Amino acid sequence: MTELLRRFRSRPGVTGLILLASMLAHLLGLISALYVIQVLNRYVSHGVDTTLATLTVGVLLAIAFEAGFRIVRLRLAATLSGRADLNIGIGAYGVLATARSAALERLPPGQAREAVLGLEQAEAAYSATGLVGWIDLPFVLLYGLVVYLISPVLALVLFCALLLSVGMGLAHQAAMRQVTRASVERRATAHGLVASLIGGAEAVRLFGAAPRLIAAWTGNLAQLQALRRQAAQRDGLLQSGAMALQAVTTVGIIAVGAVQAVRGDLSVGALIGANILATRALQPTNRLAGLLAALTRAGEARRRAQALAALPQEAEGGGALGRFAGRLELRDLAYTPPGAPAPLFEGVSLALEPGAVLVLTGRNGAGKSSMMRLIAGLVQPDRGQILADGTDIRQLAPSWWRRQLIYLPQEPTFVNGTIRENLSDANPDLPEAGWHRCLEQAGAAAHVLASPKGLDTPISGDGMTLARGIRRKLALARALATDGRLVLLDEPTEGLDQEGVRAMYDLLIELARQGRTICLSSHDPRIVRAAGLELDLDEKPRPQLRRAGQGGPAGQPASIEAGR
Ligand SMILES: Nc1ncnc2c1ncn2[C@@H]1O[C@H](COP(=O)(O)OP(=O)(O)OP(=O)(O)O)[C@@H](O)[C@H]1O
Repeated sequence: MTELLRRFRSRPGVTGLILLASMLAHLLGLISALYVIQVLNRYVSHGVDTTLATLTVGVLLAIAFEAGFRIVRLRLAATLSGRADLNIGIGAYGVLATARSAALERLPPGQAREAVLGLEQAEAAYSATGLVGWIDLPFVLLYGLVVYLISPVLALVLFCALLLSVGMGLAHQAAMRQVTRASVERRATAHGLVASLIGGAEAVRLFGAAPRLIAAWTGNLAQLQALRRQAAQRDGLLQSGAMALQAVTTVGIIAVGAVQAVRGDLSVGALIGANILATRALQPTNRLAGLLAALTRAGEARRRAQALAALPQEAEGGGALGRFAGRLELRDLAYTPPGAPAPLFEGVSLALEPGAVLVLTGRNGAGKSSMMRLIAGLVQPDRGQILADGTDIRQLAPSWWRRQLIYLPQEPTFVNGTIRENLSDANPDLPEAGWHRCLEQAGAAAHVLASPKGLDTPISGDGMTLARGIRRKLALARALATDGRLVLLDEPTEGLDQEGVRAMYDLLIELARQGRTICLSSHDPRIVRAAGLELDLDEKPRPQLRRAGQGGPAGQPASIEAGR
């Protein structure tokens, strides 16, 4: 309701014109009832043809103008709905794009999708017909007033019918609120189940998850259908009730009016006219239930969209350093993954001067990838600071900070689109020759050249359909496009063939030679030996920075400022 009023208030001029057009349409709507009264009272009793012709032409003109005003107000109302709904839809999608990725991961499957797509319900509630439906409601009083002028007793009958009609609408809304909420919940579950079937297609087939998922789908669908049946039954009940009320009102008006007519207090024409007016007066109130139901659905959709908007967002502003030299410092860093009973690591402190090479080691699950994600600002530490050239990265704009990184995640994914689109997302300013250089350095050029469409080759399934080695090489090319001073490579040689591993060693040597700060996670003994510094995340109570073995492909001198 608040949103409804907000829309009307958002453009007072347009709202005023809609009200004016509605008033004129309803005033003209009275004319057909007055026509019946005049024809029955004057023409039927006196039989003057010119009177009938004049009245008929007059009423036809009134009907034409009424239709015209109704069309005009619908067009005006459409301007109140369109732009606002577009903004809400864009806003919800934008929230998904800027929410912290860790917060998105915690959402139950299907919830985010339902929150964004469910906003269509809001569009339906605030459509042009919905808006004019609300505007029509007060004009019920106009019809009531005219019936009152014809006969106060008939107006009382109409008043009772209107009260019943509004009561039925409110009762329907109260009954439907729970059904609507439960239906949205079921739809979100359905979205999640579809995503599991598509995202984990191979696991479903290989490990026989299909029966479990189908059983879950069947249960969910059965509940959804039961809710739809419940909603349809209630709608049917309401419609039958509205029709019955309309019929009973007619009977009431005619019966009471007939008594008055026999007593000589009311003409037959006035009786029929009052009945027509009563029928028209009930139309807006009979639509009230539909309007309220649409508002309930829209309210539920907006509630979900607002919950989405309440997700923690990546910082919008934030600064940028004039030039990032590549100095990285971790101060007393602690991190606990969502749902984990204890921190992965605590009290990690170290400083890497530009050009240092650090390797993170530790068993599976020790937190190496998590450390990379912390440095990239994708997840937030429980405690401590990450400083880039002495500035806390929380004070830096995330987009700027990520442009300083050459980051290869352990399981890189792509956005569905072409290779070119994915590469240019990382650095839109890089010319085509730059792309080819990055592809060459990452060892992915041969793959792109072998594809008939080259850089325009589409990537689907988030890139997970690409061979793992190819996917990692393409992801490395994308990472290199930033030309960042801090290199974060999560298991750089994993999934690569021998030639790829050699190329990776060469690239590491080259990146180190260029004086970039390098932070790797690796189980590859050659890389561990070659790195200047090592942080073993298995070390308790707190991992300490120490010198790693010298020599090999990526060995570089580095300062040690560990264990603070
Ligand atoms: N987003 C997340 N939600 C819940 N748990 C997470 C999340 N990210 C990481 N974890 C948990 O944190 C722990 C460390 O994971 P991480 O991937 O950082 O380890 P790792 O040292 O890189 O392992 P590996 O050597 O296997 O690559 C794991 O138990 C993992 O399940």
